[in-house]
Amino acid sequence: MERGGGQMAGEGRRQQRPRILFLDAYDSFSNNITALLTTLLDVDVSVLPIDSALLLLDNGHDAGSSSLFRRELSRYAAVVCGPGPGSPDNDADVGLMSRVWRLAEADLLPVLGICLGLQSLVASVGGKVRRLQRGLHGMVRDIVHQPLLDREPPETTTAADDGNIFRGVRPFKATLYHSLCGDIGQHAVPPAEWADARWHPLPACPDLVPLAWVEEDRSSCSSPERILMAVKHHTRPFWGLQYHPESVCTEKEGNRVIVNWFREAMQWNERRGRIASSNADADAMFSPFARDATKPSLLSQLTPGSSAMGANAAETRPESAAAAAAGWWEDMEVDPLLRSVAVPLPRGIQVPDVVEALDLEGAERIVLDSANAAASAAARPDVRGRYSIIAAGLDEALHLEYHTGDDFATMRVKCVDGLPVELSQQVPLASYGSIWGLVASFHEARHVEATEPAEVPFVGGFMGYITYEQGLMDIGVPLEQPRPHHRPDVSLVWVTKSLIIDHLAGVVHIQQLCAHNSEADAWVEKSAARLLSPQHTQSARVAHDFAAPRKDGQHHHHAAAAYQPPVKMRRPSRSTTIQTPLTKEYERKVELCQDFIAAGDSYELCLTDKTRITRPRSDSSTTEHPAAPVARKQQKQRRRRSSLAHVLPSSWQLFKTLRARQPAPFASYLRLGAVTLVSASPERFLQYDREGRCSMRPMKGTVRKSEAVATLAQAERILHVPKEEAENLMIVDLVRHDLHAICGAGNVRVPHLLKVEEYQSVFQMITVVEGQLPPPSPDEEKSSSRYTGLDVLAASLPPGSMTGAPKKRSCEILQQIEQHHERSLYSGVVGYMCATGRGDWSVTIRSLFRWDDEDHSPSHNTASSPGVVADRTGAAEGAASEPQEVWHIGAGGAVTILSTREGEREEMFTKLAGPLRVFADGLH
Ligand SMILES: C=C(O[C@@H]1C=C(C(=O)O)C=C[C@H]1O)C(=O)O
Ligand SMILES: NC(=O)CC[C@H](N)C(=O)O
Repeated sequence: MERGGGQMAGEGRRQQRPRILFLDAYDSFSNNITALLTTLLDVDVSVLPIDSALLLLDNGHDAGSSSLFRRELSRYAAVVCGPGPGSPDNDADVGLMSRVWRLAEADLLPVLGICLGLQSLVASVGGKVRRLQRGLHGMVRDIVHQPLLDREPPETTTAADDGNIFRGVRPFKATLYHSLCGDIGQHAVPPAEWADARWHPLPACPDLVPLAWVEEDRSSCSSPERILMAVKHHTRPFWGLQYHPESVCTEKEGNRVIVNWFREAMQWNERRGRIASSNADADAMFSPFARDATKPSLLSQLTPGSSAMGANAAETRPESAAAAAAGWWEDMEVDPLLRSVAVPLPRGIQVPDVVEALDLEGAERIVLDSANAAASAAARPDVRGRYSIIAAGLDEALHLEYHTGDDFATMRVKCVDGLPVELSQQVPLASYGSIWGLVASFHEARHVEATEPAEVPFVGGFMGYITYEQGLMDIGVPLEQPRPHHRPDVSLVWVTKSLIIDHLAGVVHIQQLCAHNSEADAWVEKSAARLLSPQHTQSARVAHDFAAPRKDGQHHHHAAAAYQPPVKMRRPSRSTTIQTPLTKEYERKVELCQDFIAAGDSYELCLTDKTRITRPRSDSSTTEHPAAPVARKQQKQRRRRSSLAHVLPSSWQLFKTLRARQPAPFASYLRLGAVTLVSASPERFLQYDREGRCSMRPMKGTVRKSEAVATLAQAERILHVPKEEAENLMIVDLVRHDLHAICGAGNVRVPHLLKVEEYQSVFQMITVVEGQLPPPSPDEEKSSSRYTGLDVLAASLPPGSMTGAPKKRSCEILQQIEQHHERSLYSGVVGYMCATGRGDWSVTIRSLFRWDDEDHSPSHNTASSPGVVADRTGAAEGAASEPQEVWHIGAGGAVTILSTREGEREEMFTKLAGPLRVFADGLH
């Protein structure tokens, strides 16, 4: 595969592979199309956004033939106009596409329009683009094309058959993603004439020859809707396909249409004597406007103009970067040694027990918890996590924080050798390209060659979270300014002391990455001893019993899952205020989503809403950890003073309750900087291993467990229906696109499609999409410009399962509907990237979080707000002066054209119920 601007000349007049220009309308399937073209046609593909700077530069009157664009097009053998949100009736939605159809005769070249591309072609020749009776997104249909052609030898075909790219293609099914369709007057044809008339130009649009149709039965009409699926231009070398040839569910037979198209395109060029300049002249391959179909690696962007970057990035970084970045943190933890011991996991001990037994000091805590690993025999192995990871020594660890949009990141350390210091430095990002360039370069300089057994997923490295808003900025969706805070959107800690609990093997690995020049502080041995000491394991066990689910937990679980406002849940505590989304308002938002979908602006929107819980502050303080000895003393003192705080569970207790009630493979507890997160996420976002294998597990399609849906077989019957499968399929194709951006053509596959899995309170449909990072090219081998899992992470945020498709436009629409409320940690990711190159990130859902800076005194409460379940009268009586803390829970679901208001509302409340219930049931 060719990468990084294409192979270079120097080989004289060597013929290049043909090059296709892909006009990208910001769809979430674009990279799947460029990958399909690349693998199928043996071509190179360059990508030009429809709103390229070319548009601004070329504002001549006859825009279609203005010189820069003509010159750009002259480089390519052919053009593909891609799919995208919106409509050809809106200039900005199609941009450069509409100019292609208007090219002067002398500048013509072969073009294939796909979906929006086809619609743009139809509009350009006088056809109409109108709404379908109902949009078809992720729907798989038979593509009906002219039946006799495959039996006719080419020499007997008529002139009208010229350029029929369906010739010789057997019937096949293809995926549709559209709300709009081309109208060339097909509904004016009387049924009796339709069978023959459908293959000829219709009076309303004489320039187009229809090549394929879908006839969709509509309950509201007696006759089916005739949906144009493919066309060719009568005289010009233009073709269009309405279906998506690149979808994972489009049958392979459909590939022959693309092959046929390209053959026709090349024949057309030949007849015309047209030679694409990139084909003859290597210089012409370098367009100032178009880019490669894959993104350059983060590491390669650190060194513009230089390809040699040694293993130690700090040494070989170019002057400017080194100068800008020079700081005390540069040498920290470089070139580490790994020390590690393994001890058996004491029987009956759970992850929180281990955390408590260690008596970790400091205010911060990170626990990535495969909470369903040990417990449930009911959990099937495929949804059972194997490892839990506990970070230690966070006080002394290096923190990297970034508030999205800033041109600097902050490195800070709170403690050195047990003494509090406030070391902090702002690192300008200009020479790193972005925050991800800095993270990649930092990580690369601390790379650890993997010598440990494969059973250890993490030996040390970054752990932390990334917000949804960081993801938005990464895809070019601006946030409403000014933001009301300066919280970190990326918060990563370089963890050097950690424990890995291998639940399968029953082993705890206690490990430390030691700087070469520093003395080991015997932390590993001390921790091992502590863990094995009977005293600690005993007390841990007692602590655990305290938090264990009640015997009747199961029963209550169901009751809570069925909970929907305005039915009141068991009163949480008189001092706790819960403000859930309003039923009617949420349903109105569902309808708003569907309006956007019907207009062609989105195919699926993951709508979410927020629940706000206000209660007296429960964690001992904002800076001390509840488990730390000092903090405990403070807490006792405070309790003496306080009337209510002692009945409220701390965030750590909330976590223990949630993990017991809703054991999930990606549970986590984070107390990092000013944020606290308690999560029971069931969804993996992205995992990558040291060999560059990446795996994503988008989840879409949720059904609540109930008496009626209690078994996997029952859930499968409910989830294997067109609506749910379509919902999942859309995200699968989107995730393939995200992976293709880094892994490149031919390196992405879907080993498991639409699989139903069982969790504690819900069934979920998931798909596994895998990608392989491209191996370093020979000249990259020695340098540090290779791809890593971080490239995929940075290119794939925010998680597609939380946005809908196409991602960018959907996020813009959601911002509007969700009234620019920040989702914050919810819809972001939590996870780690090990110094050996491995990583695992989960989607932050089914979780609660709070920010210290939202603590306030009760007078600031919004007592009269709608949706308040437990009102504040109690609080006013008992705790008028208690400082309050604010928790947030996000919940939602994917809205499609087939969604019902009630269904979506119920799904949102189902997902909300679990995390919300800890405030009621977590009381001890
Ligand atoms: C939006 C949430 O979940 C997401 C939406 C899902 C769906 O629409 O079926 C399933 C899993 C998540 O990707 C949530 O939990 O709040
Ligand atoms: N996938 C697409 O290109 C969709 C085109 C257009 N926005 C529609 O919804 O019909």
